[in-house]
Amino acid sequence: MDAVPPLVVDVDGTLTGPDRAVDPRVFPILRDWAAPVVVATGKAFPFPVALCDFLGIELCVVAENGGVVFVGQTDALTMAGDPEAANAVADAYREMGYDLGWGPLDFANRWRETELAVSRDQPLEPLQELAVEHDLVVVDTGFAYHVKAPDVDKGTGLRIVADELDLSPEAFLAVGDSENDAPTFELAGESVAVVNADDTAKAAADRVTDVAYADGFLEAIGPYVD
Ligand SMILES: O=C(O)COP(=O)(O)O
Ligand SMILES: [Mg+2]
Repeated sequence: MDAVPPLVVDVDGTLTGPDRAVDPRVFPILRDWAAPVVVATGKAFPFPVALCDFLGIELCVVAENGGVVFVGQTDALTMAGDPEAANAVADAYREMGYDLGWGPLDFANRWRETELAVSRDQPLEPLQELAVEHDLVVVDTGFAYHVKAPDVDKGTGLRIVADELDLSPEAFLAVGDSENDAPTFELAGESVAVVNADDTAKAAADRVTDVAYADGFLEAIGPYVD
């Protein structure tokens, strides 16, 4: 078995099936991983925190595409991005008669602190125009449109985590499925896109798995488990 590297892993589309349900086969893998595990997601902070918490692993998360980073090993919490601009985009989008698309309770944005998530069934073009007006960008994860600061991403998050853990970003194995994972793929020493990944992620990765979703994750980490 190869030496186990620190792992930076995406959630939706990588640890899940297409239905966004986490595949239970990944639980023992993450729990027993013999090096630090960073859960890096576009979701708001409480989601990866809960995942780590219920798994019983150290809370080490990059949330909101790098907007919120927490390293439990050193208790470091870092916020980045432009929440005022993201809120202004949300207000303007609604004023134009559109909706964020998550219903009245909006659990996608309820705990979001640094960026905005819009359902992919809502119109993209006006959202993109508003993002440009507010010096933000739109990233499509395949699960949501994220309106975010251009200089904050999972890669800036990984740099913060690596720094806190006294590791080099190149020491990491990165696994993911979409354009929001490309920045970690560029930094990590080994990067793997699951086969359901979008073209940006596939192009940025060192290799692409044969199989999809959580099966792809299990294939990616195969060399490091018994
Ligand atoms: O929340 C999303 O849109 C995608 O989340 P992910 O980065 O875990 O795939
Ligand atoms: Mg994903």
